[in-house]
Amino acid sequence: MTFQSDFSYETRPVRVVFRPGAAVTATPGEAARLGLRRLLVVCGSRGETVARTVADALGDTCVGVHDEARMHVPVEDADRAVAAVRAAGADGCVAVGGGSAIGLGKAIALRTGLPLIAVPSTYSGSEMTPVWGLTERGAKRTGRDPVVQPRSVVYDPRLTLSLPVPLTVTSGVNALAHAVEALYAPDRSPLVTVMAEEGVRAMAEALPRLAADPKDLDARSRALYAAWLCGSCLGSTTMGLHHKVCHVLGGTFGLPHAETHTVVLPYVLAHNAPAAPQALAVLRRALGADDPPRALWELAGSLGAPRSLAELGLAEGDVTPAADRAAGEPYANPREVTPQGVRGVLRAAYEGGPPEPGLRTEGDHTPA
Ligand SMILES: NC(=O)c1ccc[n+]([C@@H]2O[C@H](COP(=O)([O-])OP(=O)(O)OC[C@H]3O[C@@H](n4cnc5c(N)ncnc54)[C@H](O)[C@@H]3O)[C@@H](O)[C@H]2O)c1
Ligand SMILES: O=C(O)CCC(=O)CC(=O)O
Repeated sequence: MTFQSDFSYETRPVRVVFRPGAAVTATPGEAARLGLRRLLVVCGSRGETVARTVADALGDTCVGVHDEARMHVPVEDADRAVAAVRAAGADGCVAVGGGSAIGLGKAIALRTGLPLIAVPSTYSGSEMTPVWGLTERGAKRTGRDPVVQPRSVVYDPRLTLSLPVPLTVTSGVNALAHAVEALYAPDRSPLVTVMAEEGVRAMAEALPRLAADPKDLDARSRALYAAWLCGSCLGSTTMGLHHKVCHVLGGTFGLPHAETHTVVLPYVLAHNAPAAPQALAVLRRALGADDPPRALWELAGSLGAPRSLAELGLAEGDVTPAADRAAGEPYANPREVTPQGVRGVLRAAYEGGPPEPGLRTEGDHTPA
C-alpha cells in the first residue's frame, strides 16, 4: 500500500485515565489536577444513579447534578443547562453517561468556556472529539471548537457493564463509523490510519463476545479501548457522507443515533468503496473479510441489530426528502455527493438488504 506522505496532524491536550472503577476513584483526582472546585455533574435522566455515585465521590467539590441530557442536544436543553451552571456558580462540568450527556457538557463548554471532564458509559467516542452538535427547529448543526474537547477523560469499563446488548452493538458500530470515515477523510494521516485499523479490529472482536456475555469485563475494556481509538479518529478528521446522512435522519426525522449509524454504515461504505481503495484495504485487514460493507452488515445483523431504516420508523415518503437534504450541503466525501447517489444509499438502507458492491445509482459514472 502506498505511504501517505502529505499530511498534517494536530495533538490536542487531553488526559486519559483507563481503569475499572475509575469513575469513582479517578474523577476527583482529575478535577483536582485541573484546579476545579465547583463542579456540576451532567447526565441523562436514566443515568442519574451512576452520576450521583460520581457526584458523591466528588464530595464538596460537586455543586449539583443536572440530569436533563437528551439525544442530539436540543438548543433549549443547552439554554437550561447553561442557566444551571450559572446558578450553581460552577467552574467546570463532569459529564457522566453516553454521547448525549457528553454532548450537553460540550454545549455548556461552548457557551461558557468552562472545562469539561468526561466519564463515558457508551462507545460514542464523543469524549475524544472537539465536535459539538445542537438541534434547533428540526435541524442538527455541528461544529468544531477546541473549547468543547474534554480536558480529561475517565474510562471506566465497569460503567459499561450495564449497557444492554442492543445498545452495546449499535453504539459499537457508531464508533466503527468514526474509524471508517476517518480512513477516507481528506485530512487523514498515517497515525489516524493506525488508530482506525486497531479500533475497528478491537471493536469487531469485542462485540460478539459482549453479545454472548455482556458482563465480560475484558471484552468491555476492549470495546472501550476501541471507542477511544475510533473517537480519536473522529476528533482528528472531517466527517463525510455517512455522518451527514445520520445527522439529517436524527436531527430532522427523529431517528435514534446509534441505531441509525448501524443501519446506514454498510450502504455508505459500499457507495464510497470504489473511490476509497486504500480505506477498503485497511478495513479488509481489520475485519478479516474481503467485502467490508457486507462484513459490517453481517456483524451487526448477526448480533441482533436493526437492519433497515423502515425498522427504525422512517416513513418511505421521507427517503427522498432526507436524501436531498443530506445532499444539499457541501462536505468532504471521497465520492461525489449527488442527490441521486444519496437517494440510492438511503433507499437501500430503508430496505435493509445486503449492501451491493459499489452501490451504483442512476446517472452515476463512478467505476464500480
Ligand atoms: N460530538 C461527537 O463527537 C459525538 C460523537 C458520537 C455521538 N455524539 C452524540 O451522542 C449522542 C448519542 O450518544 P449515545 O449513542 O451514547 O446515546 P445516549 O447517550 O443517548 O445513551 C442512550 C441511552 O443509553 C443509556 N445508557 C448510557 N450508558 C448506559 C450504560 N452504561 N448502561 C445502561 N444504560 C446506559 C442512556 O441513559 C440513554 O437512555 C447523539 O446526540 C450524538 O449526536 C456526538
Ligand atoms: O455531537 C454531535 O451531535 C455531532 C457529532 C456526532 O454526532 C458524531 C456522530 O454522528 O456520531
